[in-house]
Amino acid sequence: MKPKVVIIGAGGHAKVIIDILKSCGEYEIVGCTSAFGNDKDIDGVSILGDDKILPILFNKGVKHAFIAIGDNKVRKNISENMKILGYQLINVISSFSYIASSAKLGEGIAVMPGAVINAYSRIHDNAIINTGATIDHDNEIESHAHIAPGCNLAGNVKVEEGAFLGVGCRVIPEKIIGKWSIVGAGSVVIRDVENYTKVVGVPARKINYKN
Ligand SMILES: CC(=O)SCCNC(=O)CCNC(=O)[C@H](O)C(C)(C)COP(=O)(O)OP(=O)(O)OC[C@H]1O[C@@H](n2cnc3c(N)ncnc32)[C@H](O)[C@@H]1OP(=O)(O)O
Repeated sequence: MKPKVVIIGAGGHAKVIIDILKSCGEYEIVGCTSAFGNDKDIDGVSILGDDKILPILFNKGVKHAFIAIGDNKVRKNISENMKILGYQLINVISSFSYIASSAKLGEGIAVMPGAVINAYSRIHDNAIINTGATIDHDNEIESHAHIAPGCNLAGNVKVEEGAFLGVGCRVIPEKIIGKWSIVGAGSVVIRDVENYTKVVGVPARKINYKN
């Protein structure tokens, strides 16, 4: 019998996660939760209600979960609650990604189709390596970070907790992207990014930060 998994979230990110889980076939998906009362199934997967249902599901034998929510702070908060409830957060890894044998992964991580994680990189809990993103050798991607589709990180880059790298951005070697910072879509990072800052452009420069 396959282990049962519940998906937290029912938006676009959840659609991709469900697609990957269905194609790998390792888990039985019992349904999704949604805070927004959506009632439409996702590709045949039912919306079960909001997160109040999670303790009930756990008592019924659903011990695994995946948090399919793109917002880094929300994902972090939910992951803390899930641990209190006793859930084990699974990794969802597309069979069309490449992960080096020397790379290390935490838990609750999404690795989407076309993503590459090269030698000796470390991906911490709850991070998202989105579609076609490349994480080169010796990177460290800390917990709750999101590397959006098509980003390219050169060697020895460190992305600190909760940072968000927008679609198609690039980072030159050995730079540090500070915690809970935001790098705008298409930006090229050539200097370290400070914690809690927002940078955009080529080369990336600091703008306002309202979050
Ligand atoms: C599968 C998925 O969909 S995963 C999700 C992927 N999502 C993304 O990649 C979204 C990335 N988001 C962005 O790039 C956004 O533009 C943000 C977060 C940087 C916007 O931040 P905000 O603070 O709202 O910036 P705002 O829109 O007010 O723009 C401020 C200035 O920065 C500029 N700017 C905003 N984004 C960018 C960017 N990516 N590159 C260059 N300049 C930019 C604006 O033109 C504006 O300049 P101006 O003051 O000269 O007019």
